[in-house]
Amino acid sequence: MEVPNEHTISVKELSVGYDTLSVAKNINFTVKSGELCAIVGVNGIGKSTLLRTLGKLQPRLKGTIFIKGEKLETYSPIQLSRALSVVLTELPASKNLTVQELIALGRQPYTNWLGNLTVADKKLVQQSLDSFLLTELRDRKCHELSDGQMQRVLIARAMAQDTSVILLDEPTTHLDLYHKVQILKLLQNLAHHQQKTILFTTHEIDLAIQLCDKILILDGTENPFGNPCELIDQKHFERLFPPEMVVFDAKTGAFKVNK
Ligand SMILES: Nc1ncnc2c1ncn2[C@@H]1O[C@H](COP(=O)(O)OP(=O)(O)OP(=O)(O)O)[C@@H](O)[C@H]1O
Repeated sequence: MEVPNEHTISVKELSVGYDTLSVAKNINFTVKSGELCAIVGVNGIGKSTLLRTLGKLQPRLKGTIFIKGEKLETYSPIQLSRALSVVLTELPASKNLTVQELIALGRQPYTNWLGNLTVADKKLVQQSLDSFLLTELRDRKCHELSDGQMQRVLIARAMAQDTSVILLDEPTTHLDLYHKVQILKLLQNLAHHQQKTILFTTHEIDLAIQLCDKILILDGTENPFGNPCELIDQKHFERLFPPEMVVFDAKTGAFKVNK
């Protein structure tokens, strides 16, 4: 079997689900360093289940997951927390912390047991605050933030964790169009300029087509994967929803209501 390159997430013949319930199978893809990848598909198809499986938050049913060229199961918890960060939709229990304190928690895999931050740790926390436009909010309590601000804090914490791979479950839920685009552009910037490998689940297919390098379409059978143009050319988006309701316009790369 080909050993995938460093700094990638690579999946072969993966099946995900719960005990005896197989939710999605036949999943194959590789995302390289510096790429932003969306996981799309209809409600209940298994996007979050896949994301949690990639982050080792639940066991896989079958197949192999490579992170930076090593099998996921060979990572110890501390090694994994230095290689991969996960941003989930649930709000953290630590919402009473300030923005800066929550982001500093991203440095936990590297600090001593007292959690003391070095000069280098503090510099990374500052860079994360700056990159996600949070410097002015640094002393605000997290429970005082809007959904969009909180989402930026959670992603900034993942940036401070400084892992090669970042996984996010629906990072744009509850945001208006402007803030959806803002988050996705910040993620794109992080992937392209800091060579991160970023995968996120989303229902924002039109935006993913415009902003992502790769898309995995979970469709329950083939699960096509590729760059957006290839997937449009191969007519995979047309097959995503029943055409009597929603049609895909390949010229504009957007969905329209079938009136
Ligand atoms: N803890 C669980 N135990 C058993 N089944 C579960 C569990 N969590 C989710 N499922 C089931 O797994 C399937 C996939 O759910 P999942 O949340 O991964 O889908 P999704 O594509 O992320 O959906 P959505 O777009 O609605 O968020 C669903 O049928 C769901 O009911």
